[in-house]
Amino acid sequence: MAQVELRRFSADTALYTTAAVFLVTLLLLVSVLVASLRRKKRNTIVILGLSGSGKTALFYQLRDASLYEGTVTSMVPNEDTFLLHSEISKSGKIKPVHVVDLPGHPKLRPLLDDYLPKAQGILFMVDALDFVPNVRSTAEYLYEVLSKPLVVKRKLPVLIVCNKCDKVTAHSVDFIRKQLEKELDKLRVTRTTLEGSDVAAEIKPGIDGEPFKFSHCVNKVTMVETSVITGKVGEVQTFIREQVKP
Ligand SMILES: Nc1nc2c(ncn2[C@@H]2O[C@H](COP(=O)(O)OP(=O)(O)OP(=O)(O)O)[C@@H](O)[C@H]2O)c(=O)[nH]1
Ligand SMILES: [Mg+2]
Repeated sequence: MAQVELRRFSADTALYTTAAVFLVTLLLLVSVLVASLRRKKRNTIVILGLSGSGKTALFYQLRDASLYEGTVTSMVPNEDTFLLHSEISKSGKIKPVHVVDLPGHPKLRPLLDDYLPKAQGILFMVDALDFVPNVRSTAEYLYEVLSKPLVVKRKLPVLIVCNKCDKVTAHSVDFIRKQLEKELDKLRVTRTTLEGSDVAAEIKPGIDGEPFKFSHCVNKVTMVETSVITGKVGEVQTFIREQVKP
C-alpha cells in the first residue's frame, strides 16, 4: 500500500515538474518574442542640436515640405508620426516615421533620456553659419550624446547635419568635422577627470590613446550638408529610411 502511494507521489511530482518546466520555457519564449517585436517596431528619429540650428525647421520640412521661418525658440518637444513629405504618393503602403524635435535649451536636454529608449536614429543639427563661436558648446552637447550608454550599447546611428549651407559664409562639412573632432578629443580628457554621477555613467567615445575620430565610435557617425530652408534635405531623408525601413 505504502509503495503504491509512494509511486503515485513520484508520478505526480514528475508531472508537476514537467508542467513547471514547460510553463517557464513558454514564458521565456513569449518574452523573447515580445522583446524582438518591440525592437522591430521602433520607428523614432530624434532631432537634437543647439538652439537655433534649425531642428524645428527640419521637422516641418520633412513633414510638410513647408518653410518654417519662426524665430521662436521651442520650449516643448515637437513630435508627430508621418510619412516623409517626399513619400506621400506611397501613402498606405509604407511605414510612417515618428519624428521628435527636442528643444535645444540646455534645461530641456535631459528630455532626451525619455525618448532614447524608443529611438532608432539621431539627427544632430549644427548651425554651419554660426559654427565657430559655438564650437565648444556644440562639442559638449555632442559628447554628451555620443557617450550615453544607450547610444553606445545599441550602436545608435548619428547623422551630424550641417545646416544653413545656403549661406555663402557657412562652413564646410570637412571644417566642421575637424573642429568637432579636435574639441571632442579635449573633452575626453577633461570630462574623465570631472567628478559627478552623470560623468561616471558616460562611456568614453573613441579609442584610448588615439586622437578622437568619429570613425572610431562604435556606432555609425556620419555627416551631411543641408539647407532646410531651400529643401535640400535629401540625405537626411535617406538616413531616416535606412533606420526606419518602409
Ligand atoms: N539660412 C538658413 N536659415 C535657416 C535654415 N534652417 C533654419 N533656419 C533659420 O534658423 C532659425 C532657427 O531655426 P529653428 O528651426 O527655430 O531652430 P531650432 O533648432 O528649432 O531652435 P530651438 O527651438 O531654440 O532649439 C530660424 O529663423 C530658421 O528660419 C537654413 O537651412 N538656412
Ligand atoms: Mg525649435
